[in-house]
Amino acid sequence: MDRIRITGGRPLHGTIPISGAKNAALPLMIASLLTEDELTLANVPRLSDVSNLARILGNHGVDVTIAGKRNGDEVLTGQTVRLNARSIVDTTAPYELVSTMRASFWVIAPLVARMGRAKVSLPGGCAIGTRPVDLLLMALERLGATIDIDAGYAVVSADKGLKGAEIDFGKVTVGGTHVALMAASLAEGTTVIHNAAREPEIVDLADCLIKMGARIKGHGTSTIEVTGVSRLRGAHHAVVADRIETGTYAMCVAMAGGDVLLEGARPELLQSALDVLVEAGAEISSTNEGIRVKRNGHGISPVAVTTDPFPGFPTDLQAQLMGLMTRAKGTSRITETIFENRFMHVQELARLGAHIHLDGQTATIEGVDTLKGAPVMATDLRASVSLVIAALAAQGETTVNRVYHLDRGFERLETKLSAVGADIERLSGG
Ligand SMILES: CC(=O)N[C@H]1[C@@H](OP(=O)(O)OP(=O)(O)OC[C@H]2O[C@@H](n3ccc(=O)[nH]c3=O)[C@H](O)[C@@H]2O)O[C@H](CO)[C@@H](O)[C@@H]1O
Ligand SMILES: C=C(OP(=O)(O)O)C(=O)O
Repeated sequence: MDRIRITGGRPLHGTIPISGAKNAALPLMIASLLTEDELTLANVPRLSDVSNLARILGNHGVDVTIAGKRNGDEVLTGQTVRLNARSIVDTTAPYELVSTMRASFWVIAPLVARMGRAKVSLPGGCAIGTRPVDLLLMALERLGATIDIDAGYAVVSADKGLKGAEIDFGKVTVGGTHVALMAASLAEGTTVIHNAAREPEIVDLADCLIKMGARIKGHGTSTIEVTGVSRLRGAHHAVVADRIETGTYAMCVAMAGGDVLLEGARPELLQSALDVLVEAGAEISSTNEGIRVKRNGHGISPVAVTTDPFPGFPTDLQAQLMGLMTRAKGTSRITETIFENRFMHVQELARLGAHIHLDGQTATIEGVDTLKGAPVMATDLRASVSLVIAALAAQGETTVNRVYHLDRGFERLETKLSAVGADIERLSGG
């Protein structure tokens, strides 16, 4: 199992290229199941989640070709993925495959919309919470599918096809909105999705579906209207910039100090997080090439933040902000409202000397002057990178174990950070 070694104390200077968003690339790849034609996706990040999903789609009969742009031996920029679901050979997504990644459950929507049936293993709970799929199944039921839970599988059928309907999500759900959008695109008649998620990755999926011939209005707002069509065609689409990767590297600079251009980043996708970073003492400016982040001289100021669906502060940046606040000059408060168990990083940050007190869904962080490097363990994707952020400012050496969590969502993290001056390397095996 690979590990990452970091020796803290170096400021960061230079340029970090921002990759395509994992959380957009995954539903976009799944959307290939909706058409017999080829879907070409550019700017797809090189991540283990992407290769796992390619394997899952391959099992359904999708022909997937991945081609990267090379820069020396390192693939630093996104890859182009061609997906062709000419014929779907299997409408079952087995437990062994679905359990490797949660988003793979979303294949249920295009499978039932195009083939009239799907049998998809229920995803397991994971480190950050129970993560039920009741709202995703409710959306399919509203569109006329019948659902049976049998031996751990959701068995869905719609022999006469899906029919447009009103879908009202009692709670904002990103996965539920992706599922509703894909299914409604091939349903007969009009669907209105109420309380839809407004995340940029939803907008990216809707934009791609529109290129494929879908009729969608209102994406990016909380009411989306979809008028179904009988067939979708192939398209070419570039994956939107990763706002979570952007926010993560902005926090790395805020922690280590320095001056870095986040190339290709789009500020409007993470305004709430950028506002918090300015409050914390970072200087942020938008340029034609991306976002420039600086912190020179003065210390980190404490903040009080609550996670919320977009456009609020993203839960996927909560752990990273906590990593940064471990060194603030004062007391910060971070409240997590999306997932009930997304604080696994607290005990690992404590190994580096952080002072964090948990009370229900709120963490109180007393900033300390000094963090000290230590061996720590990655527990989930964003928790892992919060340890990297803390390690950048810790005295001495930190080794982050179980790096496979990081590899799910950060493309070449150690290459990108060492290119701007961090003392960081991947240790293979061990
Ligand atoms: C691959 C991907 O894009 N993952 C993102 C997606 O996850 P995901 O789509 O799984 O997250 P949701 O937006 O669906 O979850 C939001 C909340 O709704 C609850 N819920 C959800 C579905 C359901 O049927 N019933 C239910 O109760 C969840 O437990 C959670 O408390 O959005 C999350 C919230 O922004 C992000 O943290 C994840 O990174
Ligand atoms: C929680 C995340 O991903 P997933 O929904 O795939 O677990 C994430 O990207 O932070």
